[in-house]
Order: sequence, then C-alpha cells, then structure tokens
Amino acid sequence: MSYILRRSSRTTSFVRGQESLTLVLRAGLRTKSDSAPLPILDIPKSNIYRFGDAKNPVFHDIEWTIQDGESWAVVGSGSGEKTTLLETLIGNLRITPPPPHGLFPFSTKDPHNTVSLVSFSHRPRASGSSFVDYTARYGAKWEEDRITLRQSMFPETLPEFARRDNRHGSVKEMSEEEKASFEALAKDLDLERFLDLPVIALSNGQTRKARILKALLRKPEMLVLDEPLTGVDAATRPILLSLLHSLHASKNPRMILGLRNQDPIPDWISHLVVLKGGGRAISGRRGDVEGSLGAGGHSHGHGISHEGLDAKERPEENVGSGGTEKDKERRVVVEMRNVNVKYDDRHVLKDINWSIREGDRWHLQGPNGSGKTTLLSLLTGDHPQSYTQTPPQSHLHLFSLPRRKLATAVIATRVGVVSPEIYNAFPRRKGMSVWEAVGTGFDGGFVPRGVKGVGLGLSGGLREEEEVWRVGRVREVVRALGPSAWSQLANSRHHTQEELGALDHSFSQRPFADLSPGEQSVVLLMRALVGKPPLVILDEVWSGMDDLMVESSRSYLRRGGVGEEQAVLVVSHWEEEVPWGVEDGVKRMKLEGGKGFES
Ligand SMILES: Nc1ncnc2c1ncn2[C@@H]1O[C@H](COP(=O)(O)OP(=O)(O)OP(=O)(O)O)[C@@H](O)[C@H]1O
Repeated sequence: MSYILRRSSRTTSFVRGQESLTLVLRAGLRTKSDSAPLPILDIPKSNIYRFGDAKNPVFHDIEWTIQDGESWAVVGSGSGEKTTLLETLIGNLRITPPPPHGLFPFSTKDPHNTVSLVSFSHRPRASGSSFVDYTARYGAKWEEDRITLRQSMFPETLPEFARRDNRHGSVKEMSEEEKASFEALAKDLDLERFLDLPVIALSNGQTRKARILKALLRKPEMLVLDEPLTGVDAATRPILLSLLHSLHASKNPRMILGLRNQDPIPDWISHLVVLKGGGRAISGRRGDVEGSLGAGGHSHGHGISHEGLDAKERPEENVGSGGTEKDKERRVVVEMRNVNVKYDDRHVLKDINWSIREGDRWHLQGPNGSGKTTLLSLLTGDHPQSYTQTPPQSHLHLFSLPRRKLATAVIATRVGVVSPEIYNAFPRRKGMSVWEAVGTGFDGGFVPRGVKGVGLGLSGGLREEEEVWRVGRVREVVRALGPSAWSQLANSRHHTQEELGALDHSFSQRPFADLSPGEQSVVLLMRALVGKPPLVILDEVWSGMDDLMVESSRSYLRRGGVGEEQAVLVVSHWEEEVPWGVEDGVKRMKLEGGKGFES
C-alpha cells in the first residue's frame, strides 16, 4: 500500500501546544503485554513542525508505520528534507498530533535512548564563528590531537586532561563480552589497524566508519544512518551494506537508512519513504513506490540562461611567478617527481610522479585512506612535508616554482578548493553575508576583507581595476550558481531575467550561517571559482546539494564556469560525479598502496 502525503490547506488546524519531546515520544506508551504486535515506528497522519514555528509545517499529512521485520530506507533529493525527516526520529521536530502510542511503540526504553542518528549527508558544522584548523592532522601539535581512536571509543582509557572536558561522549565502561564484539565490529569495518592512530589522522572514509562503530557501541535499539555510503569507496560499500543488513536482521540494532536519489538501494530494503519535495512524500512497499523515485527535483531546462560566463581576463597580480606564463600554451601548473609522504613508519605516498597542465581535467581516485587528501594538501601547500620535497630525492613545483619559494598565502590565491575540510573549517560568523563568503575566495582566506567584501589582495590594497573585476566576478558566480538556477521558487513559474537577478541578489545578502547545508556547499563552490584560479580542486563537491543544485552547477562547470586556462581536479568515489567524461579528455590518477597510477 502507498500513501500520498501532501500539503494541507488547513495546516493550522493541526497545530497543538508545544508538547515537550519526551511527552510526544512517550504519549500513550503501550506495554509488551498488549495483544497486537507493536509497530516499531508509528506516525499516524500528522504534520511535522520545527520547534518554535507552529505555523509552517515542514511535512504535511505524514503517515509512516514500520512493522517488525520490515527494512526501510528514506530516499530524497539532496540532504534537506531527508535529513529533516530523519531528525524527527530523534525528536528534533514536533509531530502534531503526537503519536498516540509513542513514536516507537515497540520500545519500553527511555525514548531518548531508543534511537541514534548518524548523518553523513552533510558534514558537521564548524563549532561557530571561529576558523577550525584542518591542517592540524598533518602534524598533530596539541595534546588533544593525539587522542587515539581507541581512546575516543573508551573514555576510561583517555588521558586525564581529555576526560575532564567530556568531549568524547559518555560511553559507559564495557564488559569483556562487549569489548570482544567491539573488536569484531572494528575488524569488519576494517578499522582495527587504525584504533591506535590519532583520531585526527583518520581519513574521511575511516572517520565515517568510526562514527558508525561509535554509534553501535551506544547500543541503541534503532540506528538511523543518513547516507552511509557517502564518502565510502566502491570496494567497501558492499561490505558495509552487508554488515548493516546482518545487524538489522539480528535487530541489534534495527536500521533505517537515508539514501540519495542516485544511491543504489540495497536488495534487503523492503519499504521506502520517497520524498517528493515541498513537504510531500510517498511511502510503502518498495515495489509499489520505487517507480516514483527520481521524479521529483529532476526538472530540466527551466529557461534560465547563464549569461556572461566568459569573464574578462583577470588582471595579473604580481605574486612573484612572472607575468608571461598565461601566454604559454598548456603551462604546467603542478609538477611532482618522486614525491613521498611518511608518518614514522607509515608510508602514505610513495614516489608519486604527476604533471597537471592548464586545461587538464583530472579525476583523482583511490580507496579510503589511499592518500588523496594528503596529496591535495601538498598541492595547497597545507602539508608540512610539501616543503621537504626537494632535489635530488624529489621535486614539487607549483605554478612553475619550487614549493618552498611560494608562500602558502600565495598558493591560496592560485588554488580554488572545495573540500570536506574547507566546509568544516569555514567560519559561520554572525553577519557574514553570502557575498562576503564568496569574496574571501579571491585571497583564499576565511575572513571577509575590504569595503566591498572582495578582499584586499596580497599587498593589502587593490588597484581600482582589480576591485571592479572582483565585484563583477562575485556578481557573475552568484548569478550563475545562485537560486535562480535551483530554487523551488525559480522553478515554480516563468520569471523574467530581472526577477531571477533579484532573487540571486537577495541570496547574496543573506547570512551565510543561516543557509541550509546544500546552499552553503553551493556558496563554497562559488568561493572556489570566483578568482578564476589556475587550479581548481573539487573534493566531494556535491555533498549536501540537492539534485537541482548539482545539475545546475555541473552544467555551469561544463559550459564555461571554468576556463580552458584552468586545470580542474575532481576527487570522488563515484565516476558519475565528475562533470566531464572521457570524451572530454578526463584523465585519471588512481592512488593505491601509496603509489599513483595514471590512465
Ligand atoms: N598524522 C598522521 N599520522 C599517521 N597517519 C596519518 C596521518 N594523517 C593521515 N594519515 C594516514 O594517511 C592515510 C591517507 O589519508 P588520506 O586522508 O589522505 O586518505 P584519503 O585517500 O583522502 O581517504 P578518504 O577517501 O577516506 O578521504 C590514511 O590511512 C591516514 O590514516
């Protein structure tokens, strides 16, 4: 059976008082002695609201019941609605009217301990207004940076200074049996060999698996995993899915998965909630609702042109690399010869040889932990070992100069980066507008500078001509990648170019910190492109974006958003995420066992 859940015209009639989360979850809790089998999850026809907003339901007429033995996934475009619905399960939103038998009728536990949510759909936000130093992992300096994965899992083993701040959660001391099951799970997740490494040293994929392991240690009755496959390499995906299946089958714990439209749905999923956008959803048996997948959010050709993509040439800023290189054809942007990175006895990159030329389109591939992020940190000059690649053993040239002859601040102006690290580190400072966030891209910093919010250049002041060019560029990227290309409003009816321009302009004035994760990802893409840097690095660039954002950004990149004089390096575990295909001349650099293989 399937249900169509749609926007109600009489939404206010559903609004009740501001019940506390616990009351909502506990309401009418039945005991195990009742004769009918208790559903696992029970949301009878309800609206769902954010706390503090009793007028505008996020979801309308939601009906979602999970019976014992069923296996559910919630599928949606981008992270927005999917993550919000999943957050409802941990009490972050208000269900009205409240479920009469509690949200989880099967559980007699305190509802707060029934369910854990681990979300990979977008990266955790930086803690606040300050910048987070993501380069710390390349040369852990602080005591806190040395805490190992094992210590973070078993707080009783933490050194005294770390126990005090309680940042590592409150996992209770475990029995020998529990410890054995932990070791087995760590082995299944291929985390065993990383248990005694500093947490900060783990790669993105390793960190994600560690978060699942940590959630399992808390022994929830239900584990909700939002996009568990994001950032996981192709070989690990089936292993991870099979582990999740066996845990779910043994009800230890039960699972609900959140998946993106484009993710493959595991065979063992029997039921789906398909989010349709605008607070609507279809739920039911997989066979009944699967046909509607992908129908929402995949609108094409909504008549939006991306005019003015060909920015006039950027005036050359004198950064010590000579001014004539632009005239030379297919200049070498990066040159690596026998590049190595080691941490004590861990040899992460071995004799890498790689030349990146202007106009190149590269797909950097490799399993989790193979060294992709480490390699990128050499290109951005963030890694201390970028300085030690010196002749005769090795050689690292960036923009035709030995790395040590280029200040890191100069490199930052020449490499535009989107990455999980930048997303995490970027400050969510109160009052920083989208315009200013984009404008930080010119100088590669994290703090808006200059009266016009387009930076001050390396010398601390801009020539008028450069300032005019920068202001024009911010306008241009906001116009090309802004909401006129992807918002529901822009797609709801025909708009004039003027109206679309106004929509983008008002977006550029919004506080960056108030944007959804998908919108923030788009803005950080604008930031990476705004200065037309000779090298653009797009590492997990689509993370958190919804389908229309991905579609419009891909199309922009392919249609002149990056010029032929720019080199682009895309890092992704999914071939189809690379905006260019082999027919466009995309080359591959694959890292495996520390070595690089070009194809
Ligand atoms: N400071 C460190 N000390 C020891 N090992 C480290 C340190 N920093 C990183 N590593 C190890 O280097 C390896 C490469 O990490 P890196 O983050 O470059 O991998 P990756 O290919 O980007 O992985 P993913 O796809 O998961 O993001 C990992 O095994 C990681 O644990």
